[in-house]
Amino acid sequence: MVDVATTSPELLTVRDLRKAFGAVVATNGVHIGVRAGEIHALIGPNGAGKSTLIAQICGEQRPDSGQILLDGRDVTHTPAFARARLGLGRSFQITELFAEYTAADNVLLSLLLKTGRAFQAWSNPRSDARLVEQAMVRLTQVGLAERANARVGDLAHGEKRQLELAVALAREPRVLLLDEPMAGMGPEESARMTDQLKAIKGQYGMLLVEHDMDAVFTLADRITVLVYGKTIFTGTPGQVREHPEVRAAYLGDGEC
Ligand SMILES: Nc1ncnc2c1ncn2[C@@H]1O[C@H](COP(=O)(O)OP(=O)(O)OP(=O)(O)O)[C@@H](O)[C@H]1O
Repeated sequence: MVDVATTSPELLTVRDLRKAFGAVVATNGVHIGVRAGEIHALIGPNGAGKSTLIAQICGEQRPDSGQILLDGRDVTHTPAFARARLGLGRSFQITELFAEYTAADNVLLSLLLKTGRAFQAWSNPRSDARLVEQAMVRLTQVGLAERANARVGDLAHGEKRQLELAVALAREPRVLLLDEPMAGMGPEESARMTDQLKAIKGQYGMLLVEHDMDAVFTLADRITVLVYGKTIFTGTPGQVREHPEVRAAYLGDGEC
C-alpha cells in the first residue's frame, strides 16, 4: 500500500504562521502540511488556535507572519475567493446553506459558482440535465441522493453536514478544509460521516479539525497536535497515542 503521508506531493504547506490578538498569540509558529490523498487531522484543546489557523489558511484572517503555500505557490496574501479558485475547498457551518432551497439546488448553485455562470443572465439550472447529473453525483458521493428534493430546512442535522460536504466537493477542490464536520452529531450520525469521509479519502488532501477522537483516529493518516498556538507534535495516529507530551497536554491516559 502507498503511504500517502510520506510519498505524495504536498498540496498545502503552512510555515511558521503567527497571529496575535493583543496579548493572546493564537497561532505561534505553526507548521503543517497536507499531502495529496491524505487526511491530516489537527487536534488540540479549546482555545489552542485551530479556528484561527483555518481562518488564515482560507484567507479570512491575515497572518502577522509566516507563509501559506498551495501546490508550492505562495498564497499568503491571496484573497479567499482566489484561493478557492486555486483548489482550496472548505466545508464549514450550516449557515452557508440556503434553507428554503432543496439539497439538489444548493449543489447546483455551487456548481454554477464554480463555472461563473451564477452571475450570468438568469436561466433555470434545473433544466440543465448535465448540471443536474453532476449535482446528483456529488449528493451520491455523500450518501444524500435520496434526499435530493428535500428542502434544506427539513433535513436532519447530520444530513445538513453531508450536504455541506457535497457543496464543497462540487467546486472540485484539491485540498479540503473540514472544520468540525462531526460537530453536534450523535454517535450514529458521526459514524455515518466517518464512513463517508473514508469513502472519499484518497481523492483530496484533507485537513480535518475535529474534537471527535474516534473519527480522528479512524480517518487520519497523520495528526498534528496544537497546544497554546504551537504545533507540539506531528505523527501517525499510533505515534500520537504513544507520545508522552501529547498525552499529558491533551489526550489524558486512556482517552483514546
Ligand atoms: N478575533 C479574536 N479576537 C481576540 N482573540 C481571539 C480572536 N479569535 C481567537 N481569539 C483567541 O485566540 C485563541 C485561539 O482561539 P481559537 O478559536 O483559534 O481556538 P480553537 O482551538 O479553535 O478553540 P475551539 O476548539 O474552542 O474552537 C483563544 O485564546 C481565543 O480566545
